[in-house]
Amino acid sequence: MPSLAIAESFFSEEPKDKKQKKKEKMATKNATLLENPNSKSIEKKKSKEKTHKKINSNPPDSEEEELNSDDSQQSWLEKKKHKKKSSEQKDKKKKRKAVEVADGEEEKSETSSELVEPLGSKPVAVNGSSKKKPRLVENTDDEGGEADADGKANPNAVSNFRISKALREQLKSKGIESLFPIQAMTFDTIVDGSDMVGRARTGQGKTLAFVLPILESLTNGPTKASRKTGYGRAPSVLVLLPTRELAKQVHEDFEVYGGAVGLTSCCLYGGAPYQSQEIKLRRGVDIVIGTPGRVKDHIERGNIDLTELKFRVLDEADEMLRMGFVEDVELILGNVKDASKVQTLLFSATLPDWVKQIASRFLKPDKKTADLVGNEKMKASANVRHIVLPCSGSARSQVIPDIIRCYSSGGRTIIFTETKDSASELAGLLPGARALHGDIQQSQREVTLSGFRSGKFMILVATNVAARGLDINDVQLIIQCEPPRDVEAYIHRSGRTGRAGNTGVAVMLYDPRRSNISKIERESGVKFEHISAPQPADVAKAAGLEAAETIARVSDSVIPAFKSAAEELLSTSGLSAAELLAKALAKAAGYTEIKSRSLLTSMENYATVLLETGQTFYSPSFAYSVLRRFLPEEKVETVKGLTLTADGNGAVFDVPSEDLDTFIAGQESAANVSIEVVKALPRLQERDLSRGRFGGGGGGFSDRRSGGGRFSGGRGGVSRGNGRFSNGFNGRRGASNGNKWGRRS
Ligand SMILES: Nc1ncnc2c1ncn2[C@@H]1O[C@H](COP(=O)(O)OP(=O)(O)OP(=O)(O)O)[C@@H](O)[C@H]1O
Repeated sequence: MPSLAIAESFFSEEPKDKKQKKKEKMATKNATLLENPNSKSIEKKKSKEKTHKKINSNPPDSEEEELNSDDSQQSWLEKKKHKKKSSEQKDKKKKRKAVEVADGEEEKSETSSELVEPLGSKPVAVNGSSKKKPRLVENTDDEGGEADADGKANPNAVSNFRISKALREQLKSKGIESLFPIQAMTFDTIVDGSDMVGRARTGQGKTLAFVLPILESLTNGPTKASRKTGYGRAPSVLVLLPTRELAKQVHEDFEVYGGAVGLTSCCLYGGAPYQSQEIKLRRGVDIVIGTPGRVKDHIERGNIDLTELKFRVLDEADEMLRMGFVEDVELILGNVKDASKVQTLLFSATLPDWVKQIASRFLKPDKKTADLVGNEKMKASANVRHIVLPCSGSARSQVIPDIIRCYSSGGRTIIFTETKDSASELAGLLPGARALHGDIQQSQREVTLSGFRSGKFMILVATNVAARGLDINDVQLIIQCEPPRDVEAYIHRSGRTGRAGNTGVAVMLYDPRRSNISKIERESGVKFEHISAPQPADVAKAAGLEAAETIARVSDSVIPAFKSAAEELLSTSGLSAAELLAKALAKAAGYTEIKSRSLLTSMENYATVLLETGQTFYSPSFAYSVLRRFLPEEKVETVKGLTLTADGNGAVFDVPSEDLDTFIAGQESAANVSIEVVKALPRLQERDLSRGRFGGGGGGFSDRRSGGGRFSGGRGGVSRGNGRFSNGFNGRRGASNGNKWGRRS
């Protein structure tokens, strides 16, 4: 598939003054742009990197048109002449059956979507000798192209784009001086009038990728002349998003940046009163942002006139369509009288095939596609450490606080549950946590989200309502209580951390007997790091260090009052001074005893054991029958989480610590039976849910394909390697500090 660069496009035909020529020279030199997802700080690094732009298109006989220098040199007016009335418009009455869901709710469809075949092949880097040159800013008030500390031109500097002074200043006030790759790649194309499909990984700035060119087009570009102004004006822009929270967030961006160039916006979402929304619409606004359900309601009430529309945007399009909004979206888009005069933009981090097909009904045949994910294996955020941890449902509430303690680096944590009930229940069990889901009243949802954003509380337990698009500062840790049903959900949930070039950690809990994580691993391109739950002793060590710091800060003035009691204790306890002090630290950290935690189900006061007989175990029932040979039934019933090992030579399971001796002693009365406590989990068979049986291959061992070392790998310092689980944690709070995964600076 062809894949062409666009950075070098759009060479202005206008005469150039000296300053402009200089800028062109600089930008041409570095006119290529390539996303570098591994960069610790894209913003800082990209000015130093030689990067490349690409734009992918489908084969020439597809609906998508290649973006090449010839067509890019056409002015937007010329292009308009060639626009045909989209044949898809004829089909607009063919409604797809949609699942009925409440506006903004996190319902799931039965559709099992596959990740889309990437829209283009590898990016084509355009070298400096290209004949094509970058289009440069036509600002009269700037000081020339931005340079980084080395004095090298930064092709993505905001001043290199047709961004007006007011908008540049607003960006600068937000700390944005250069565009992210997806923004740089799509800016000119959108300003020049093309329909656009944009895909980049989570947290890579897709929102501004449509906000900025839309605002520029409306205030200084092609749509300025025909845009309606004045009281009661019909909107020029309609942005549709799947959830209320996301709609509000994007609305805020339009308020901030649109406000800077004199454009007004309003946000329409369910659960909020109609009246205030109606008043704004009647007064006239330039930009309407909303969820499909409520926007449709306003259309049906005659409150929105879409005849003057210049842009329509489908953000997180796949989720919106998955949620069953197809009919609503079609009805809304079908209200545009002449679709050929409206630019349609579609953005998401994930674009399953079926969405592409639906999208082709909404976008023009000559739409452009900018795909920063493309054929790359890794579809999820590469700035995130992706971890999986075996844990039974009943152990979750015990394990999660320790995961937070070990991996949140003191930042915010979002925990995803599959159901609204479990979100509420878990939030009730975790101190300082709040729940967010669709059964919570809209006003409370807003209070909760703003409390989380402002740091009033640091743990949010949410359903998928928070999975998409939410951009919250300093979210360091994502915990998924079980594997989501589809890979897109994994990608978006884990993408709530590691945003805008920062790093983060995503921990997914799974039950080895029930979950299939291989499918998510395969389809997301993530290489999961396998760890076992932080052991209470590890967590206690971290707490002990904190307690020591606290004690060191206690004023010496307390010593006289406590010294005699301390001396008395030292002389009578039979413990050394260090041992006694350890006890005092434990108490200060809130510990009076330390319980063990099993490796398999993460339950307290359980131990994980391995049963072997020298024979192959073809099913869990064989393991149970072996146990019954030498144990009474009531002991066999205490077994938890029995799972076969990946090599089929044994079974692992948890037994209550108090029964451990019975199990170990029992084996002696049974021939050829071995039971031993394991210190690290062996590789386990995974259940292949799609086939309703164990194992993914002929022999039933889905782990066969994974190479050795798949289960190795804690980066935190205690990796046990050799194909077994580590606990990935080095015993310090914020264990990741100081390395790639440390708390962001
Ligand atoms: N050019 C830029 N320079 C610095 N920060 C930026 C830039 N563009 C966007 N950001 C910031 O990056 C963060 C992520 O942006 P945004 O929410 O648009 O990502 P996204 O790609 O839409 O992610 P998702 O797929 O999760 O919705 C935001 O905080 C935004 O303010």
